[in-house]
Order: sequence, then C-alpha cells, then structure tokens
Amino acid sequence: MSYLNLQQVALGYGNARTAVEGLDLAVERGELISLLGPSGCGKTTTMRAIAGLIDLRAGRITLDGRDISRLPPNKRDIGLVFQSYALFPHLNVFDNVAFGLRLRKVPAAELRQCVEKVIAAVGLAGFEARLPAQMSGGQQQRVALARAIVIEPKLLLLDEPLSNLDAKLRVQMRAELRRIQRELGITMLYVTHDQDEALAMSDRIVVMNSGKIEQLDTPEQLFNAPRTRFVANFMGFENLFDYRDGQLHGAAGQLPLAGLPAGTACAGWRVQQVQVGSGPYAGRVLSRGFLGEHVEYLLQTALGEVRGMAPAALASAREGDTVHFDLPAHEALALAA
Ligand SMILES: Nc1ncnc2c1ncn2[C@@H]1O[C@H](COP(=O)(O)OP(=O)(O)OP(=O)(O)O)[C@@H](O)[C@H]1O
Repeated sequence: MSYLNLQQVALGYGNARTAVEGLDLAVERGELISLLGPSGCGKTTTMRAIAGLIDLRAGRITLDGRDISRLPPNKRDIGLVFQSYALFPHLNVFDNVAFGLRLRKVPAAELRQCVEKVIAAVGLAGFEARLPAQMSGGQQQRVALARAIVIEPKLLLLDEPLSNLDAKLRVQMRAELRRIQRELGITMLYVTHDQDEALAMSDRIVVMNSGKIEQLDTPEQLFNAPRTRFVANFMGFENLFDYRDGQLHGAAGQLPLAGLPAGTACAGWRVQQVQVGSGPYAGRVLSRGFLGEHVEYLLQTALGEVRGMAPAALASAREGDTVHFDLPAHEALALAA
C-alpha cells in the first residue's frame, strides 16, 4: 500500500452533481505530486477532501497506513498552505511559525530549536522579529510554509501557493520549494493550473479534467507522450486533428497525410513543429506574432486553423498572404482511439 491512497473517491457540494468521481490516487512517501488542470476540474475539492474540510460521498482515504476518511481535520496530521498567506498580522515571524508548536505545548527550548531550524530552511534567518506587513509577498509565503512544516505533518497540501507572486519570484520560489521539500523529505500535494510550474517541480503530475484523472505520469512522459487529446492540448500540442483513411480531419475539412502509425485516430503537433514557409500544404495568414528569433503564424487552412512558426529571417509573409506549410508525419504525436 502506498503512503497516501485515495480509493474510488467521489466528492460534491450540497445537492449539486458530483464534482469529483471515482478518483484513485496513490502517492509514495517523500513524493511531490502536482494536481494540474483547468479551472473547475476539481483540484481544490480533492485537496479539501484530503484535508477533511469536506466529506466524502464515496470511497476512502488512507495516510501512512491509517484510514483518515472520517477523521476531523485536526486529527489528520496534514499541513496546509494556500494562496493567501493567512499569517497572524500582529505576530512576528518567530511567533507565527511557533504557533502550532505552542498549541501542542512543546517545551520552550525544543520549540526555539525547531522554529529556528525551519526559519533557516526557508531562507528567513535574521527575519525572526519582523511583522508580516514588513515583508514582501514571497517572504510572507515562506513564513506560511515554515508555519506549516514546523509541526512535521505527514502530508503537506499546497493550493496555488505562488499565484499571488509576480512571475520572476514565482520561478524562484518554485525552485526553493522543491529544495525544501527534498531537504526535509516532506510528502507534498501541489495544486496548480500552470503547467510550467507542475513540470518544473513535480515527481509526478496528475492531470485532471471534469472531476476525473486523465493521466498520472512523470513530467517527461506527460510532456513527450500525452495519452489523451485533452492532455496533449494541455501540454502544448495546439494542432490536433482526427485521423482516418489517410486523411487529417479538422473543423473546416480534410488534408491527406501518409506515414502515421497504423491505428492512429488523432495526430498532434506543437506550434514549433509546424514549419511555415515550405511544405506540401497551403494556408492564408490570419495573424503573425514576432517572438524574437521566430515568428508565430496563425493560418487558415483546408483543415481549419493551424498554428506554425518560421525563423524570423525567413518570415516575410504578412496577414492575408498565402504560405506553404508542413505537418511532418515523423514528428507527429499519434494517439490511438
Ligand atoms: N463551495 C462550493 N459549492 C458548490 N460548488 C462548488 C464549490 N466549490 C467548488 N464547486 C464546484 O466544484 C467543481 C470543482 O471545483 P474546484 O474548486 O475543485 O476546481 P479547481 O480545479 O480547484 O478550480 P480552480 O483552479 O478554479 O480553483 C466546480 O464545478 C465548482 O463549480
């Protein structure tokens, strides 16, 4: 049995239809697993259920060999870090972090040692006497993290913890979080709708769609070998077409393509795999976007819209021009039915 197990979990709110259905998930000790998916797919609901903030409609959850399905939140040994830092504004960094240990009546000397160790681990040594209002967003989020990990929870749940931070700080903080997670060996479930964040941080990623798991895999596998059309689209294969009888089928019509593996039902290409400027097909430029070394094109073609790229030096075509392009069969992501 794995460290954290969700077995056939169903979740919902009030009389509304089920928000999450038949969810099976097994997480190993020390793993960082991301829940990734579009808004409303059930990520937060799943986290709430693990934390004990909503009841299960069906199924069970075990953590470290114990059935926690019916335990109240404070008996589950689970730490939470959310988007809003929810620090106590009148307490300084030391006291914010020490809060949970004081509730547990940890003796003063041991408390000081634990708090200082965790404050150092999140890179805030020297900030102990600061109030939250005297710190940046990134620093406050580190305090929230320190406060959650100081009580050594069996599992740490993080729900979009970096989404209030600016882009640069977010990239920096995700590396920090990963380092802290590895150093302290904490098992983490991490909710995000940002695939770059999930790919950069996770041991494995759960891609969710409409309350169900579409694919659970390593970042490399998800990126290179998505198994469903939904995951492929989410992983940047923006050109996705049905395939049968030697023809690609798009919203507007068909184009012939040879060389795809037998049994292919859907073929996909990333924008950078679709070469604009030469190739057997033709399309009309709907728009172009300059990206420095490359120009990205949106083309109207016999299939419908196709997105492709050309090196900037060769990208002379403008809106309204007709250009050639290629959908190379040997580079296609080929999905079976
Ligand atoms: N408090 C609530 N009451 C009723 N329905 C809710 C409630 N919270 C969420 N839902 C519904 O449950 C479904 C799953 O929502 P959830 O918040 O888990 O999605 P999410 O993947 O976390 O989305 P986001 O990225 O926007 O936070 C949605 O259909 C949503 O409308």
